[in-house]
Amino acid sequence: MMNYEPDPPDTAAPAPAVHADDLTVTRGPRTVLHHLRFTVPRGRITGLLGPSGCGKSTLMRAIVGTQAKVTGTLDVLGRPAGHPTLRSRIGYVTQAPSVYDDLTVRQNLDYFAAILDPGRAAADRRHQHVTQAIADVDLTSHADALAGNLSGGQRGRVSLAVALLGTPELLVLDEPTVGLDPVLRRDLWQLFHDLAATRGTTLLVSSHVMDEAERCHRLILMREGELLAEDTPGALRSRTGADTVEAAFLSLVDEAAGRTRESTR
Ligand SMILES: Nc1ncnc2c1ncn2[C@@H]1O[C@H](COP(=O)(O)OP(=O)(O)OP(=O)(O)O)[C@@H](O)[C@H]1O
Repeated sequence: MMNYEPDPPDTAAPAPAVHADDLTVTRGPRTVLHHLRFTVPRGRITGLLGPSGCGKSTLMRAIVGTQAKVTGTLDVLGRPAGHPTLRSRIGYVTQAPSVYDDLTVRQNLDYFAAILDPGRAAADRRHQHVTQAIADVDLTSHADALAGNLSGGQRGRVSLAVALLGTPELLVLDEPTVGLDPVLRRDLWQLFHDLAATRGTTLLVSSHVMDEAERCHRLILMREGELLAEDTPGALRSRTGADTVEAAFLSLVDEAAGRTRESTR
């Protein structure tokens, strides 16, 4: 498997893309994120990993500003999360593809491009951006197909293309590789790395598949609304003496359980 470590030297590190401190979120009667503290560095791919229900989507919603009942500090691209000026700087792809089934791939992209960059004077630029976004997600040969006739994975890629339209500085992707075959998964991860390397895009990518962890520059590991660890895959492996990030995760879970037992004795 590809290994993208180590992090480059931390000289003159710019302000992180995301900075959270004491971040807590309640949903209904429950606290689902507990006092999280972490940073997401710019221009890198940060994987947000943890079991189903641990709070990954809730954290992503908080970062993009669509989650209610968020307390603590949460700064995104130098502004408080949810600030109106962040809207055009963040691309967000939810787990459910948000595309119009009765429009073709290109028509879907044209529609969102017209919202982002309206007016006749921008028509040529829009056309160029739409063509580029369709190519980025490898759907050029399906550009004139109705979205409703595409596979689930292809529809997900249309959503991703929409998110790429505004050349966002931060791309927040909620489980983008679910249901994709290994070739498409590999190609999508290659696209993520290209975006980070050539456009300086910051990516925050959630997954509950631990083998995707090795493809990230950095990881945030979560469990039951708490942060287990935040580091590079290699550092997590060496810290726990584990061969894989999955084994490192399990070791950190045992460690945290041991601490809880100690404190309740
Ligand atoms: N609308 C809601 N009201 C109350 N609780 C909710 C709501 N949506 C989610 N939750 C709870 O919040 C917790 C975190 O859910 P979240 O969807 O963020 O987890 P996740 O890690 O993204 O899960 P998955 O990997 O399955 O998508 C879960 O315990 C869930 O039951």
